[in-house]
Amino acid sequence: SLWIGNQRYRATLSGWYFSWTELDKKNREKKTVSVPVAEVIGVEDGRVEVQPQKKVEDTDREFTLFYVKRSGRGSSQKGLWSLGRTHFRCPSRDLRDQWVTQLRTALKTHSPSRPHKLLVFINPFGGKKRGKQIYHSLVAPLLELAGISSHVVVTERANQARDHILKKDLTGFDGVVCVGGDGMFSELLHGVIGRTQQEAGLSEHDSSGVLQSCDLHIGIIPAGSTDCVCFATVGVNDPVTSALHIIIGDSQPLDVCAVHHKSSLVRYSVSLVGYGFYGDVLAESERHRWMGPLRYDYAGCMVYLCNQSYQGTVQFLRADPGLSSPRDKTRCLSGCSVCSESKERLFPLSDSCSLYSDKLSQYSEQSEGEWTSVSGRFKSISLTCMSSSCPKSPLGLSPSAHLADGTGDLILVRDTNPLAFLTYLHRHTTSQDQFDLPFVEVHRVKAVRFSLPLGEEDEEDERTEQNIEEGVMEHPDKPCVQSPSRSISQQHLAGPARERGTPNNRKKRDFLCGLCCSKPPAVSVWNCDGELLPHTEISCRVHGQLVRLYARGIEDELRIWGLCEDSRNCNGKCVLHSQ
Ligand SMILES: Nc1ncnc2c1ncn2[C@@H]1O[C@H](COP(=O)(O)OP(=O)(O)OP(=O)(O)O)[C@@H](O)[C@H]1O
Ligand SMILES: CCCCCCCCCCCCC/C=C/[C@@H](O)[C@H](CO)NC(C)=O
Ligand SMILES: [Ca+2]
Repeated sequence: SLWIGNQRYRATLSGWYFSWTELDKKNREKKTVSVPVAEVIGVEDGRVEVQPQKKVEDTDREFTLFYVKRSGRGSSQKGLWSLGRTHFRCPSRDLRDQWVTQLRTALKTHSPSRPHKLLVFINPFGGKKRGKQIYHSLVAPLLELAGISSHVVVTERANQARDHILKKDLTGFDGVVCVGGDGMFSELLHGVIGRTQQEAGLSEHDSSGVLQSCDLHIGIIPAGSTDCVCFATVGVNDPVTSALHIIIGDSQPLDVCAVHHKSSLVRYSVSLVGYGFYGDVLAESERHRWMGPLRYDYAGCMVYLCNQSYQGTVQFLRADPGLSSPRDKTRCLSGCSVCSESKERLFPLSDSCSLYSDKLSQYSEQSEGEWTSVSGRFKSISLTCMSSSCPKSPLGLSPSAHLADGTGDLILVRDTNPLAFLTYLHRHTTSQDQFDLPFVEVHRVKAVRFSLPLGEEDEEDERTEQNIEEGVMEHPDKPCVQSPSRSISQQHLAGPARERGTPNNRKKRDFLCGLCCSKPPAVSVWNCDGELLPHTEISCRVHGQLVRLYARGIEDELRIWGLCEDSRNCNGKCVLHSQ
């Protein structure tokens, strides 16, 4: 028996769960609360509070259990986790000590993948510039409670986190965590993938090469402008929820798209590689960084009004249509069977062989398949390895895309009238089928190539590079935040483009003036997870489950409101109807 206040409970710790059942005066069982041991955050002697600040009252018969608490059904914020706390009183000090010891032992046994030591990078300028405050007030106390040690680096420049991961000694760290937005996540992604390939002796520049999967986990504490990667892998943008996923050592594999230009790696993407509308929006928004997160809304309106479309040829390698489809109206949710089965397909012998040799055999044994080619004028071309859901678009650019199936969804939006395009954009924000429009097509793919029409190629690097440079034109009100677009893109400028690419030696032109007023531009620019790419002709290949996040995918089935309206059609396969 344990007591909570004056109420007696029967408590049991058996296997994977710690449960306590309320007993009435006649010993009849009433309500039971069960907490999976894997979701226990910590067990402390005495009556302990951590919020608003740590307070310990060391009473000798009490202990405090901290655990993951989910927001209840009907709550407006599905998927939100908070720290649950219950004070238990035992009949004696001896029994209290036994409970605490047993619970801590169970925790070690049932949660072997929890991190012990983390390397944390805080971008003090990301989003609303609250990164340091978010970390110190909301995250650090939870890590301390869970006994996780952390080394914190507050960044002083763009790419510091990436370079640190690439070059410094990381012995003892189980994972790296960023406090910031998608741009900070991208730094960690590039650092972790780059370092893993260096250590494996693999080149990142071979566009058909195999990459080594990364062991070092990545955690995201959302504190940026869009935080799309966090939203799409956790289901909410909330620092406490993300911190709790990190603490319990959740592990979500993630597909990564490698973008190459000729024979060099340009960037990696997990969310959006987008040309046309999304590229133009990013280029325009970069000029207005000083507006903060609002810059995307402003740029979206401006680019929409400009009504541009671009010519080109998209070639793609289809994924196996027997496995899944971007229009099957399912959602990739926590424990997704398509992703689990993909693991076996991507790493068939992973228990007995190294992951690297498994992937090698996969690539060498299977033929690539045939490339399909589509030419024409497009409003937008988007490749997304995941749904890319975010608060503005709760179901994302491709609602049925999977986080870890080794494929991406290619969405081609052909040139159309402004009203029809607005219908498409508006469907991003509702549950209406975005692909059920005559000018939109979607394909589940393994690889994509984009080329410009004959005669346009020569302009390519110069025009794109110009956009990038204009994208980082400084506004008088802008704080001294160095734009990532400048630093990263200039590093990747190849050959002659790099030589031309000094900021001061070329005329700066108003990007939107180019788009709307004078001769319409022949080429757009690629948006790669919120960074502008310095090349137009690119090739993309999806590397299945290349990295792992401290996350578990979206848990709450109610998030798919309205997506599946017909239980007979889905055969009970969608999460809504399988309940
Ligand atoms: N100390 C720093 N000074 C300037 N730039 C930095 C610093 N630390 C990180 N950065 C860069 O700032 C960029 C934007 O940061 P972050 O993603 O955290 O915020 P954000 O406002 O959400 O931006 P985005 O919209 O690009 O996601 C990142 O790409 C990162 O490279
Ligand atoms: C009539 C209403 C139109 C509203 C249109 C809303 C469209 C929202 C679509 C959001 C797509 C987000 C794709 C994700 C991109 C990220 O990878 C990237 C990095 O943060 N973000 C951006 C803005 O490029
Ligand atoms: Ca995928």
